Amino acid sequence: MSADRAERQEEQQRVQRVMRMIRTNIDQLSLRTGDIKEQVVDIRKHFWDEVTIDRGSTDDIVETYISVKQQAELLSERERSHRHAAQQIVKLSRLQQSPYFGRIDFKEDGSDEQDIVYLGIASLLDETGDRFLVYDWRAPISSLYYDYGPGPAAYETPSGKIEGTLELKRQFVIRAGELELMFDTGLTIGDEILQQVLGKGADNQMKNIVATIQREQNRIIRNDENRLLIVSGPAGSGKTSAALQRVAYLLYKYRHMLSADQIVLFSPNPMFNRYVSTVLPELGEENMQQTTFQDYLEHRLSQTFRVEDPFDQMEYVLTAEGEPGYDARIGSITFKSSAAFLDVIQSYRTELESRGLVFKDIKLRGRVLIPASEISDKFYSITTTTKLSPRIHVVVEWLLERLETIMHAERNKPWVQEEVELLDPEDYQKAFKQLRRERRKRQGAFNEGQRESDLLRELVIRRHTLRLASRVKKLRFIDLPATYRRLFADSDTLLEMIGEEAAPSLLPEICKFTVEKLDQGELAYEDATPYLYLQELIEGFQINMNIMHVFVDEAQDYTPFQYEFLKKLFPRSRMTVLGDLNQAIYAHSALPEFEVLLGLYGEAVTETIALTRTYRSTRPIVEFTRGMLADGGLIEPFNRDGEKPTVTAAEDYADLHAKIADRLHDLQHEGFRTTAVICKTAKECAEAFAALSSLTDIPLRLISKDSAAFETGVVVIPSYLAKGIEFDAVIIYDGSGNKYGRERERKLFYTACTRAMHRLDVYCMGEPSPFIAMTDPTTYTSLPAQRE
Ligand SMILES: Nc1ncnc2c1ncn2[C@@H]1O[C@H](COP(=O)(O)OP(=O)(O)OP(=O)(O)O)[C@@H](O)[C@H]1O
Repeated sequence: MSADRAERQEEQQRVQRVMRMIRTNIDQLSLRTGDIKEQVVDIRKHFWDEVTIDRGSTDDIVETYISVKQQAELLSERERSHRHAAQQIVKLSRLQQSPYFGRIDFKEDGSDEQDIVYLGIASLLDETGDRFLVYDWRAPISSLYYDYGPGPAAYETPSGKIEGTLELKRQFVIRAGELELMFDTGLTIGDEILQQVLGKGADNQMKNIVATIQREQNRIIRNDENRLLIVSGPAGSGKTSAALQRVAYLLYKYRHMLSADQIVLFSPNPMFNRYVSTVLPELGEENMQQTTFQDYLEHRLSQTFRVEDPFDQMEYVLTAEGEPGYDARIGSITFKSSAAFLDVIQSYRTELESRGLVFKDIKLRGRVLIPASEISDKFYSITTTTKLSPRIHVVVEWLLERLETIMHAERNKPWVQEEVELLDPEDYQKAFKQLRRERRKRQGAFNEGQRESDLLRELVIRRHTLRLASRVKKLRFIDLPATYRRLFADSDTLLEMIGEEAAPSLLPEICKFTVEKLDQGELAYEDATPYLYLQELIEGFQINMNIMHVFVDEAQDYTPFQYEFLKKLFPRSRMTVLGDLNQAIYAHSALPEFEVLLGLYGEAVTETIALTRTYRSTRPIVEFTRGMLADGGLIEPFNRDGEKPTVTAAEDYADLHAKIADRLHDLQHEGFRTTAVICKTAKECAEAFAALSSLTDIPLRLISKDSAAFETGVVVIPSYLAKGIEFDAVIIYDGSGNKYGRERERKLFYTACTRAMHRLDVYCMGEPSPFIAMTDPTTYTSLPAQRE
């Protein structure tokens, strides 16, 4: 037998041994959980039988108390054991699919012995409980697997760096207990295995990548020294994957002090949330919290305004060109997302310290009780501090006292009697009971009729006072919409604040648009964060001390405002932001480069990692898509073969739809599980969906901003909602210059095309987009419009 075969046999035997051990463990644990479950049921059923019954004496009471407590403790201990055993079974069942995927042989300097380490998604001990049969991929020693090829190597442990030599690095593919593939490898974790993994069909859920994490991705995953980690990388370079494995790593490394609910991921849209939601459970961890920035804005502002969402803003930007006010709106979006506007808001806050904060009258039944002017005078007369928030709290106290006095004086007014007559029978009942209590206590005569009327009046007054006091405590006497509106009321004043150089050209129109929107009770998306930021500057920041790690995916779509906001909202948290400037598709995407984020926490505590290799798409697709970018040459495709993208012209819409319907059938025949027809906008999606549905019997699903999940099959989806997600095959519904012709549409087009893993077909109603024309013509197959 050759050495190779012998080794393979040895490994196969080891796999079988480990599998046997896993099975035995599962059997034993299942038996135990069965027993424990019976005990739990039994304890619950007979809980009171075991408890001594109190017969009245103090001793009895004490005895009863002790036995209830003992029973309860026993029950909760059994329940804990049951939970633990059940978790172990889940973990072992996961290992049963594939107990490990890698092996390293490491000799520490100065030692004669070699450590043989097998890596899997969870650790497993042998029968004695002394030796690891499998190490968790997140254990310190496991990093050797990701960081080094054979030769000198080192890894960090809590007690320092361990140096030595990596003598072997081996990869396995084990399925259902069988060793399918094994080979020794150099630094890069097996192209062969990556080929296998990436060659497979896309799913409607993201998968974990622990068996094939690349060295540069491992740097992201294990980076835990910095306050801010900025990761940039092209489409498909594994940014989201690295983020999710990083969450799993942090939960493992800091398991005694960090829990999943202390980590939050900001996602681009709700569908993406669902798409990534299975990765952590697959790795045996609970999911972190997932949200979108829009969710947060809604949560904070929806009581005051109808808040526009970024998708509606996007739809407007993409479809309303030429309409009146369009240019002003674009100006508004760009300006309000800029760092210059952040400065404006900061200086406005300073101005508000001496004048300009708008207050509201405090009213009772439409009548002014405390006029806004009086509140303003009080506010600006406070000299103990210049800061807004402490002064507001002084005003709150003052208002509460004033209210008490004013309301007391109100009690004999005729309106009180009117309201008394409208009180519920229960209120009368309450007053009557109170009266009875008072009667019992009092000696001598007292005027019951008068007293009852007083009590009812007091009740009316108390209710109004409480309601007004609650509004005061919620700071409703500050007119925030008017204070924000004031900033835009006079464009000359605003121009002075901004300075000629930084001011947008259509400032008067921007001001007019903003004022109109606010007057209609609407808040444009670009106004939402600045408005909220101003609110917090005035009232004091609402903070969340629980969150320890914030992840921002699609980081290029956030404005300086939003980063500043997140930093303030989560003061104890570290932040990981991941993005690609070439996918900055929103008009509000205002980060010219990620370096502007260096100032957020300071350079000394910030690290930047740039990924260049891309894994999602085949080499031909990457060669085509990177040609659309000025800096595309830096993108390095993973060497996976496939067909060249096609670019097909259509004569008219009937031809376009017929061609796409045919293509969908071909793709289905080839067995692709997920296909997306990507349209530029939701409007275009609706048209495409209607036309294609009538031409094919393949079920199509129309995805909108409210879709929470997408299934396998064919979806029709707007470009901006396809962000972060991938499909086996992508059809660009209309990649003509009419749709993707302007500079700002380049990124949208690039983002749409880079969703494809294996196939990309672009159809064009008219001349192809100039971004196709600028790519090397040998990178795609051009098919002319011709009817059969
Ligand atoms: N090391 C790896 N091993 C196996 N697959 C990988 C690896 N890195 C990335 N991938 C795969 O590449 C694809 C793209 O990864 P991911 O979505 O994380 O990239 P991204 O950088 O977030 O992309 P985008 O910017 O386009 O949203 C996924 O299918 C992912 O599983």
